[in-house]
Parts: sequence; C-alpha cells; structure tokens
Amino acid sequence: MNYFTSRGKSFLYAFKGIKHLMLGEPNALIHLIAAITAVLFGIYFQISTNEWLWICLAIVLVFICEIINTAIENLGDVITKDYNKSIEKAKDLGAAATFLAALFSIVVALIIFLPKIKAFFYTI
Ligand SMILES: Nc1ncnc2c1ncn2[C@@H]1O[C@H](COP(=O)(O)OP(=O)(O)OP(=O)(O)O)[C@@H](O)[C@H]1O
Repeated sequence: MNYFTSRGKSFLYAFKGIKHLMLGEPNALIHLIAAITAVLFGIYFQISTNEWLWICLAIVLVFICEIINTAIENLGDVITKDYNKSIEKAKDLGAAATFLAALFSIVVALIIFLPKIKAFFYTI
C-alpha cells in the first residue's frame, strides 16, 4: 500500500469513528446541539477571535473526551460484561474526563456569553 493510499484510509477510519459516535452515542447529539448553539450565539454577539478560540477549544475538548470515553466503554464491553473492578475504574475515569470537559465548556460559555446576554437585556 503506498503512502497516499494508507493516509487516505486513516482519514476514512477517522470519519467512520465520527459516524459511530454520532449514530451510537445519544450524548454526542447533546454535545452537537450545544456546540451549534454556542456557534450561533458567537455569530450573533460577534465575539472576538480570542473568544472564538476558547469556544473552539471547549467544543473540541468535549468531543475528544466523548470519543475516548466511548472507545474505553466499547473495549471494556468486549473484555467482559460481568462485573470487573478494573473495567469499572476505566469506565468511571472515561466518564470523569467527559464530565470535566463539559464543565469546562459551560464555564467558558458563561464567561463569554453571560455579560453579553446581560447587556442585551439591559438595552432592550
Ligand atoms: N463490566 C463492568 N464491571 C464493573 N462496572 C461496570 C462494568 N460496565 C459498566 N460498569 C459501571 O457502569 C458505569 C456505566 O457503564 P456503561 O458502559 O453502561 O456506560 P454508559 O452508561 O453507556 O455511559 P455513557 O452514558 O457515558 O455512554 C461505568 O462507569 C461503571 O461504573
């Protein structure tokens, strides 16, 4: 397999991963709706380049954590469906990563949008 074919296949596998996430994980839909809402707010309030960077970081971080969490869950389920202390710990750690990323994105959204939303209501 030449270099370009193998690189092309890597992209294909990555897109397959995104498809597994969007079709198989209900949480991913919630993240997507939250991301679209943040982008629409960003456009409406004409946020600065720096603010866009924080919003992008928050969105990407949540998706990366959800993807890794889903991968851990899938691997854990293949190893055993029976109770296993290590699988419990691994899955809980994956869930904790997603939770922290979601918390971070909420804090970022509040810091950026709350003052703008307040100003919006004071001017109408
Ligand atoms: N094989 C196992 N052994 C021990 N505990 C487990 C096992 N599988 C799941 N758990 C526990 O149940 C929790 C939920 O695991 P599960 O695989 O059902 O994730 P989920 O509910 O689909 O999570 P998410 O909502 O993030 O997709 C884990 O965090 C872990 O505490």
